[in-house]
Amino acid sequence: MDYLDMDADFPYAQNERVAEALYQNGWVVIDNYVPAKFREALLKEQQELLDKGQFRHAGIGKGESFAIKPEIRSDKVLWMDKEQLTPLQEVYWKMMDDLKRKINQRCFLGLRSFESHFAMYPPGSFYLRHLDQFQSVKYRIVTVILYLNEHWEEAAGGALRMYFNGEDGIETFRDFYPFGSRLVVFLSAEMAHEVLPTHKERISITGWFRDDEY
Ligand SMILES: O=C(O)CCC(=O)C(=O)O
Ligand SMILES: [Fe+2]
Repeated sequence: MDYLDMDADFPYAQNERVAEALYQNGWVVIDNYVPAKFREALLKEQQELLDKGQFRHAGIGKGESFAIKPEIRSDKVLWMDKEQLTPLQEVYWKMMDDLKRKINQRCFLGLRSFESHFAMYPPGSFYLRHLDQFQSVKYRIVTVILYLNEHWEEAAGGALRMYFNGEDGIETFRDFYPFGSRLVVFLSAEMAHEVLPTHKERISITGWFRDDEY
């Protein structure tokens, strides 16, 4: 796997900065987080799994409150199995493990485990405004999203809209487009966000650092 030939520090070297920004602001966006070759390999793997029909309609909530509600969220997902990661997923998992350690060192959030799924938003799909931490079970502490599309034009929509509370009580928002290799990290209980309707297939990996073992 030649993406492993990249600078051995990459992207581990960035993780301390990511943790610092999360500590300061509760969120951070990093462009070019992973090398292009690694992003391409992940995209290819996801495309193959999609072609095999392994993605399912995503739901909302957990346990008894779990429901598939396409009027709220219309993406399709495939959960990674931490016991059966592919070699590529293994590399991603290791990166996230390092990030978890750096976040714990800086932010004292007591992160213990990681869960993650591939996501595909078909044209016309979206995810309405929400928080990632479930109301019933609160183990999701930090959200991490890595975008995989090769190209993204703003005209294709599909931005991640993040909402901020201004000091004057007035809410503002910022839109971030899903440019390939861009990483977004934020506090799952605090950052309200939504995925605006996309006009083309939008591909990503979403993960959550949890404060429990599963
Ligand atoms: O893909 C994104 O930009 C956000 C996805 C999201 O909000 C979620 O899966 O909870
Ligand atoms: Fe979310």
